[in-house]
Amino acid sequence: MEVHNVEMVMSAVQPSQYPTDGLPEIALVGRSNVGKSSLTNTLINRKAFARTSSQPGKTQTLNFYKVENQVFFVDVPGYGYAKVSKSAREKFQVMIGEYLEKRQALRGVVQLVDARHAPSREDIEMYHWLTSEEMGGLPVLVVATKADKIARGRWNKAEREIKKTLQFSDQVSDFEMFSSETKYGKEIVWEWIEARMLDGTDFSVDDDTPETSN
Ligand SMILES: Nc1nc2c(ncn2[C@@H]2O[C@H](COP(=O)(O)OP(=O)(O)OP(=O)(O)O)[C@@H](O)[C@H]2O)c(=O)[nH]1
Ligand SMILES: [Mg+2]
Repeated sequence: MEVHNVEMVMSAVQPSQYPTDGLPEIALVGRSNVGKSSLTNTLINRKAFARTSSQPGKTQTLNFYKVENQVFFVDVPGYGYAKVSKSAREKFQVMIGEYLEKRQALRGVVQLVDARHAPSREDIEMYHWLTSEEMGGLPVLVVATKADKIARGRWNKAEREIKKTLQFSDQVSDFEMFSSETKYGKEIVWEWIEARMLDGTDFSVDDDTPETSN
């Protein structure tokens, strides 16, 4: 997609604050500092539209970015940030669960992992939750980012290792190497997102407040 127009529409911590435009939504999840905001900026051709930081845990709300008036990217707070208090972490979990399980407009999730390392326990838990029966077949794209930090000759090995650790299933998910630094993978990630946007399936597992449909 050629992107010309992006608005940071809103931050939400609860369903009453979600947008009501009826546009499809794609969520971005992953550990703090893995590169969610950077991936957003890469996809929308902006240097620093979504705040990036070397300081993990900066994003603490669901941030909805409206792209070309066609889709929302939803930047979800990074999990696994040790310095966030336990009660704050529990609040995040409720907020994230509420959104990922119940949001009717959600068409797919991009889960970011670090291409350099085996996925963490939290990455594995997140992947298994996203691809579990209870998510009702919600499409998941695993993106291994910061690929520029490993030599090209080691990409296949990295991919194999990540898939093995996640117990990755081709049936319920896709995989792509990515770099916000070199823009590698940008087109493929966009194609995946556009395919999800065209698919009108409602994957929510529970009723939420009625949404305006289009
Ligand atoms: N080399 C390289 N650095 C990256 C890449 N993606 C992100 N980074 C760097 O990693 C750091 C964290 O990136 P962010 O995009 O802020 O990460 P985030 O997942 O949004 O972090 P939180 O908002 O804290 O959850 C920044 O210093 C980025 O410049 C990449 O593909 N390659
Ligand atoms: Mg961020």
